[in-house]
Amino acid sequence: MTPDVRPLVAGNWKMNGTRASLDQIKAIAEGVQGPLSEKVDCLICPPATLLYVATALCTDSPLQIGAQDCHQNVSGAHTGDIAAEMIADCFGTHVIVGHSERRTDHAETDHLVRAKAEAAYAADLTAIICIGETAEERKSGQTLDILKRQLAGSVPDGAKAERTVIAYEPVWAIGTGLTPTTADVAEAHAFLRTELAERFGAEGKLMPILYGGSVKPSNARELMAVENVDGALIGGASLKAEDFLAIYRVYEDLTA
Ligand SMILES: O=C[C@H](O)COP(=O)(O)O
Repeated sequence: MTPDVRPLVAGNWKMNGTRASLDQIKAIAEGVQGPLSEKVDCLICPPATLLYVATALCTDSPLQIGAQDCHQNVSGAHTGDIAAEMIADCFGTHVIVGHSERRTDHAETDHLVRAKAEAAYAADLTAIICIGETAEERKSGQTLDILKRQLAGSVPDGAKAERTVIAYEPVWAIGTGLTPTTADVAEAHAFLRTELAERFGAEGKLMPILYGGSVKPSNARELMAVENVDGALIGGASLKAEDFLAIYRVYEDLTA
């Protein structure tokens, strides 16, 4: 954890979930109620088809709802895309940009990710900006260079801590059950914190840096206890309320 940074436990449902899955959102919305929600933020990013109905389920809950991507433009002829303003219009609060699956499947560049983050800010959304190295890049010792380049390219100038979350997701750890050692996580997060502080000053010291990649109830405590890890971006384990809430609750100890 980082002093003065409020942790965020976020779930990314990716291309999973139909109306039947709304029961899980309801259960999470109920499960996060209580004193812990005064110290730790909690977010689920379902597919866009569930965004509006999901926010309606959370009106009496601290659970926030976000989207998984947005277009960089405000509106226009972009079949199949959604604008940041549309997410805000559904009462969404966050949008993930630059996830490695978007970078790979849709050839998204740092430049485009930065434009999407700017679109998020313009709609008063918080941008969760994802970065991370591939297995080859780690093996060849390039991890920190890649993180430096992606961070510099993807985070807009003038980014504010209030509206910016960084998610460090080693690509090789996503959905594989593999995780970096806590020493490797500590190294990456400390590096990112230094880079953010150098570029953004006080704001950079306050931007939450999440870890993502095979976070589960069984490893969450160890990973979330690492210095400069301010929460998690969780894929598979966010689909089941029970698992997601078990990860959220590791903060009962960590914030005690
Ligand atoms: O956005 C979430 C990450 O890609 C992590 O996914 P995972 O928890 O299934 O490994």
